Amino acid sequence: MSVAHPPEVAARFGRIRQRPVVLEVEQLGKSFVSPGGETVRVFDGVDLSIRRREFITVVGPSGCGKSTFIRMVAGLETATSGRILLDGEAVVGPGADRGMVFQAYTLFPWLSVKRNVMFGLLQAGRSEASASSEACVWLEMVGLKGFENHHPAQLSGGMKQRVAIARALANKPRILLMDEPFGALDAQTRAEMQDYLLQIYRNVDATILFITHDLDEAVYLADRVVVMGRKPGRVIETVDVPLLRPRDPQMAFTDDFLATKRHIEHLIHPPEPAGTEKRKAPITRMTVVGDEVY
Ligand SMILES: Nc1ncnc2c1ncn2[C@@H]1O[C@H](COP(=O)(O)OP(=O)(O)OP(=O)(O)O)[C@@H](O)[C@H]1O
Repeated sequence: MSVAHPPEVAARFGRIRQRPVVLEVEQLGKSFVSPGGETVRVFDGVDLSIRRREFITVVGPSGCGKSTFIRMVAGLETATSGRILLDGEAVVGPGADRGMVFQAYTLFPWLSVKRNVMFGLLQAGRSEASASSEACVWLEMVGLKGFENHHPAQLSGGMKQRVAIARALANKPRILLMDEPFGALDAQTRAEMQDYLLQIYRNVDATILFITHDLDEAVYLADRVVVMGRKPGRVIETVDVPLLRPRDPQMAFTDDFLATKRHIEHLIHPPEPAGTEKRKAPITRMTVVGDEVY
């Protein structure tokens, strides 16, 4: 977006650009073969560099390949073309160097909250005592001190996602991958979770790649917003967010916030030329003629 940043924001971006690149995506492409044997191209030629401690959000219309993209970074899908480098090493499969938080709660329901967080640490060979104390540190970080012995079924949706974040971060991943993590939460809990995440991001050495449908969320959280398009699937633009940190919910009413959101909205849904007829869903009339509401 060709908007001059305020000097403090420009200085912040200057500092970010000094940091080493953690994740490099080069000319990434993905196609699937449909059950009918037809090749379906999801996206092509995606390039992206993420620097250490950057917070990147990805938005785009449904079906543009956001989840496929993050699953490829996680090593759960292979690339059809191009490559992904993490600290210069090609990603060839899943690894503990990438933490994942999905929309669907992925906690082990039979384990306590603390045991869920300890799981990866024990897998990595940590002793019971060290994994236990580490898990307590992470649970305190996400505001769940006192809930160590609860089970996931005893927690609200927001609390479950905080356990998932603690579990992912406890393994000290190089990058945290979040696919619509707050998508299933009500609006108020979602807003609280955004602030929790920003607080955690501030205090932890974390680099974050976060997918969302929600443009307010995308702008509020990110340093840069990657806007994807479909047909063909690609990155349309990477938009710098001209807001300082720490973020505050009141920033959502500022001109910079609203202009950034409007710009992204226009990239995803370009305004139609004047005179274009609006497409309407076909509706079958089920009321009595004359019984009008407007
Ligand atoms: N395993 C698969 N086999 C075939 N097609 C797939 C597969 N996974 C995804 N696709 C197709 O790839 C396209 C992109 O899907 P994806 O879920 O990545 O999009 P998205 O942008 O995350 O969508 P949404 O915002 O609705 O979650 C879709 O057309 C989908 O049908």
